[in-house]
Amino acid sequence: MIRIALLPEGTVSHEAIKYLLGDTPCELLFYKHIADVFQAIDKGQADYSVIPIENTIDGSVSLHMDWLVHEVDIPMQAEWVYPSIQNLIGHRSEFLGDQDKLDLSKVVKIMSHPVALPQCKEFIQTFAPQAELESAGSTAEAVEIVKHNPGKGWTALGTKLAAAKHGLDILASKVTDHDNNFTRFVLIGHQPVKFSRTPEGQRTSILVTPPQDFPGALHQVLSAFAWRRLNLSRIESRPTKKQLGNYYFYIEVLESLQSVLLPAAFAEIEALGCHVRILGSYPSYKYVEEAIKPILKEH
Ligand SMILES: O=C(O)C(=O)C[C@]1(C(=O)O)C=C[C@@H](O)C=C1
Repeated sequence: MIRIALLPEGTVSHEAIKYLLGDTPCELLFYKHIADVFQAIDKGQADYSVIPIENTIDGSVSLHMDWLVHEVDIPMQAEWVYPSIQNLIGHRSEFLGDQDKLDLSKVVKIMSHPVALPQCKEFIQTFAPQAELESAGSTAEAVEIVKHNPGKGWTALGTKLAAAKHGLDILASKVTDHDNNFTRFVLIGHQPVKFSRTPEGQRTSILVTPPQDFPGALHQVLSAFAWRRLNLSRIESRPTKKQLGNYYFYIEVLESLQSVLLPAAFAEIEALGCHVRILGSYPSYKYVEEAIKPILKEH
């Protein structure tokens, strides 16, 4: 049975992998910190790790992208998106006002993952502007901390799954500012893996590092894809961390490495003096709204 490392039970990552797996049997291994999720494969504890890499509202999860690039050398084997549905969670009895109505002005603190807090900015500003905001290692860790600190007016932004696991109340449901709040996940591991879901297509992720002082570098790199009519779904520049002002480009191409066109484009980019590192060529799984309903209903 495959072993998959991920953030704690009740996180969005947990819901997301359940969605991708469908009925594929596997052993889920939960880790408190994303660093441990990344390292589980190298330590021989897991075969795959679930990594959130991008959010509709907050953009790239830079910390995770940097880990993928600088700390580990494990290819991406699958990609999929899953909605991040956050809820305000706490001990309901602490927030009751007149006639036992919920009074969110009593909220002292709101804890969550640093990517989840900005997803609910408008909700917080409207209903609990007085609340202190605090980051946690995951949405589920925030819920657990709230559980262990009753009577302080603390709340967390997290999933219904986490609220149910820790026996806490949903004070307000679906509090993300936009309904189309999705997170893009990748599954990293050393072997390709197949799921019963139908892949939407194939993607290849690369890192291109241009040589120093290369005028028009990005333009020339992009033209290698453009004239071959290769579609790009993402491009981002990140510091190489070696010298101020030095960047590499993270590029996602909507094409498999097996195609004739892609290796030719990479050869052209390398001929320019750029270094090309392949991060993975993998199936991208379609988001099917109907398929998440049973997962959300479980709790
Ligand atoms: O904390 C969680 O629930 C996670 O799965 C992590 C994570 C992230 O790192 O982006 C995933 C999706 C949510 O939008 C917020 C946090």
